Amino acid sequence: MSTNKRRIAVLGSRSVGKSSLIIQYCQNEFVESYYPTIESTFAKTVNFKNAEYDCEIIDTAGQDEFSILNSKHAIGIHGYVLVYSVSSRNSFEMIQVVYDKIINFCGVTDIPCVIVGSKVDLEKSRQVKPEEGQKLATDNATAWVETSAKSNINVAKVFELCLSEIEKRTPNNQAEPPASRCVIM
Ligand SMILES: Nc1nc2c(ncn2[C@@H]2O[C@H](COP(=O)(O)OP(=O)(O)OP(=O)(O)O)[C@@H](O)[C@H]2O)c(=O)[nH]1
Repeated sequence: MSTNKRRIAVLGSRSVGKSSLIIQYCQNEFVESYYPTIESTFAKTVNFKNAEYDCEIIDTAGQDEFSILNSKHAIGIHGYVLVYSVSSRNSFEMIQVVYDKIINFCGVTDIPCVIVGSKVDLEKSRQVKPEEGQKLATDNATAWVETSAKSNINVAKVFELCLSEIEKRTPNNQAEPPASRCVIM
């Protein structure tokens, strides 16, 4: 069985639960306290659809509308996980902003991407309906799922969907992500 390397970047507003999602996935634990991320990378080997994937998952600092996309989060990345919290309308609105920044930076019209509505255990403070998340994903031709890192709901699903979105667009196990079509002159 051959091993394929897949680099996945996780982006979204501050405090939506990006680190918690990755830590629950890679280390099977949930930490209640909040430590803002600067940047860290996690590794996990995943068996998915009869293939083995060496995943490198990049946890990024929270973005806002004024953040400039770090080129490290666009070059050499195979797939994206864009996270909002279902209890924050603001974080949901940031998804399209971040998605457009990636598309523009990479000079493409389509990227392998999963949009994730996190913290579904906070149902009482929900501000974003599932239908809205689903529609945003359909409009941008991405996958979508709601999760809870705290209650361990759909956490592995996020990364399986991401691998699946990558595979859909990767002809015959081509190992390298498509090069950016942006030329600096
Ligand atoms: N109730 C609930 N709280 C969560 C969940 N996931 C994360 N949190 C909490 O939300 C806060 C922020 O979580 P982080 O994982 O640090 O968020 P982040 O998106 O990595 O934050 P930045 O690094 O600032 O971008 C922490 O207090 C977590 O315990 C969840 O699924 N449910």
